[in-house]
Amino acid sequence: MQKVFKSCDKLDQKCYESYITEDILMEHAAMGMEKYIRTHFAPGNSVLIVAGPGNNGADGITLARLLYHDYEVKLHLPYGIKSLMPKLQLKRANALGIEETEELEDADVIVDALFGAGLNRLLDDLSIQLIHKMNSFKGHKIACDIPTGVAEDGTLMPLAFNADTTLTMGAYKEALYLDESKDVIGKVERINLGMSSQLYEGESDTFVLEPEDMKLPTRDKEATHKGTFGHAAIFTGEKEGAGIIAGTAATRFGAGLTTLVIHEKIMAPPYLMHATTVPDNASALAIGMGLGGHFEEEFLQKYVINSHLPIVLDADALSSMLLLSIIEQRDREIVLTPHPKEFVLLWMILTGEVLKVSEVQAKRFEMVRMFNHKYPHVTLLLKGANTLIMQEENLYINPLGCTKLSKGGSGDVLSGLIVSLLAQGYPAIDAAIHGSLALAIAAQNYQGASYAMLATDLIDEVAKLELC
Ligand SMILES: NC(=O)C1=CN([C@@H]2O[C@H](COP(=O)(O)OP(=O)(O)OC[C@H]3O[C@@H](n4cnc5c(N)ncnc54)[C@H](O)[C@@H]3O)[C@@H](O)[C@H]2O)[C@H](O)CC1
Repeated sequence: MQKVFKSCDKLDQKCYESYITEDILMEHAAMGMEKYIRTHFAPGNSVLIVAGPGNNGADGITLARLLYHDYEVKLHLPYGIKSLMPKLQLKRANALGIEETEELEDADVIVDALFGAGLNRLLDDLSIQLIHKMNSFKGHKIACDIPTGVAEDGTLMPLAFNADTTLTMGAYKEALYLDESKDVIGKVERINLGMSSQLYEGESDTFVLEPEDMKLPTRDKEATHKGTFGHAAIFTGEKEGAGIIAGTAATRFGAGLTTLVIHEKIMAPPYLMHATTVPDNASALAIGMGLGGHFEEEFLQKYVINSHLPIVLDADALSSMLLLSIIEQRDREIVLTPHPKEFVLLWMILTGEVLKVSEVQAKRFEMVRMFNHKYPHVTLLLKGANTLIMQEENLYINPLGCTKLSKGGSGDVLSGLIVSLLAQGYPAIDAAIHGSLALAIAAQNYQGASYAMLATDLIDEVAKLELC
């Protein structure tokens, strides 16, 4: 996993105090982009660099100098240049013979160095025209630091540069991981600014997860039996399919036993047990998926609220005042897995504040942190294109989800994976992180069409993860 920061200003300042000047940082920023281009594009290819008036533009001008002669470099400066660093970089570039180009033509590589971290107001007409044009080009699109149109505070403007790759300077930034930015960021790579990234970064309590972080349930001992791997009890309600999907996922992910707790007769697959109450040896619970109003309050009070077993609350449980009372229990492993609409409901129950889904989406990090401030002991997993997971003071971003997961049943699989890990004795935060990673990576591995994946396909992919 990698550290993530709200802004790099303080990190840059710390460098200056160590005599690592803006000029040094900028040279490395440009060298990082140069290396990326030289690795992916042979000399002779054309590179269009659109450079703005500030330091983001200066990065672009520096890149022009580094590529000039070997590549067909076209440098466009639509706003002229305003501050010290771009002036200095332009002098250096001009001295080598680089001239500005007035026309904006397609190229093999298009570099957006218009505005980076300094974007502080809506794009004007000139920028809008430029970005429309750059987006229409066929060349490979690189955003320098952060695509123009994505502000450092995470605001996505109505139009943004549509990057294939974002080469972000020094450290990963939160703005790159808002759901709304996911379609314009492309692949993200970090560029080191003249020192180890660990020295540049310092401390952070926010992290972006990588595929290598995924830990699968371990079965490294031979002298075991089904009881060694826990017993997941999944409350199954009006839509029994949701419980069956979650139960199948829980079993596939290693739970020694899985029981569907249900008050009606159902046709469950043979590997799932069913019962009308929670089995005595259950080691974790999951409730909410397809639940409806299936159980009496008294029953829920006895078997869910008073049980104190580790628990996943999903879907309908997140709009139940009774079930949400669980989050006050500080001695319990609790995972909440809302999607944004469910978050709106749970937030209303917990605080009385009525939010729109669009508001939650626009400030996902802030909302998760606000929830965490009230309930630090609860693991909150806010689903989305980039899933956010937080417990105590640490926030983890899982950016590995993909559109194949946008289908009914995916959330039930996730609840099943998490309750399975809880049942096997993993702490809530680990169960949420590794369940979420397993879900996302399994979806990526699915080989069918992007629109075709069923919950059962996803579970089949989970079953193969260890072999990948
Ligand atoms: N600071 C460092 O040591 C390093 C910075 N790097 C790069 O620098 C940019 C951030 O540079 P900064 O000068 O602060 O901001 P910008 O270049 O993004 O833009 C500032 C410039 O733009 C004007 N402006 C802002 N919004 C708009 C708008 N909507 N329309 C028109 N004009 C706008 C603003 O007034 C200023 O004039 C960072 O992203 C890195 O790329 C180096 O990489 C490393 C060292």
